[in-house]
Amino acid sequence: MSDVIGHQNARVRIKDLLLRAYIGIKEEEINNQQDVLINVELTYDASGAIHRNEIEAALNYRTITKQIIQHVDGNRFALLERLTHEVLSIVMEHEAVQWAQVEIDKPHALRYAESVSVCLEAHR
Ligand SMILES: Nc1nc2c(c(=O)[nH]1)N=C([C@H](O)[C@H](O)COP(=O)(O)OP(=O)(O)OP(=O)(O)O)CN2
Repeated sequence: MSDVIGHQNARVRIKDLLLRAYIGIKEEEINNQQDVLINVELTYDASGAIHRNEIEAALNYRTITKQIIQHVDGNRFALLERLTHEVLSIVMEHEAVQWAQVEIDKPHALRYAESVSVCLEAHR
């Protein structure tokens, strides 16, 4: 197979990671978990992963997902901005990540809206 000429930056998307979280400022939210829907998008140089075809050469998206799950499970958050920032920080702790965007939805948090979300991004 011939090599395709071009950059080998990969765009990884973790889509609709549905977790239960203590998130919010109302008493009902402080006392009860609710759904949060997490979307992560990141880029990294995947040339090593492409050439070696081994997980050791890749940015392991399973590892990142498990870290996010553990963090959300083990903590309480008031604002959606703070939760989004902390998830983005977990992603950016991986040195290989060049750029990342995290969007977190609180479905049905607002009485008259389907959902509300906060989106943050970071780059090196
Ligand atoms: N910038 C932010 N604003 C708000 C956040 C937040 O995290 N960041 N969080 C909340 C509440 O926790 C919740 O998400 C919304 O509650 P509330 O304002 O009560 O929304 P309702 O539609 O249920 O309001 P009603 O007056 O009861 O209809 C708020 N803001």
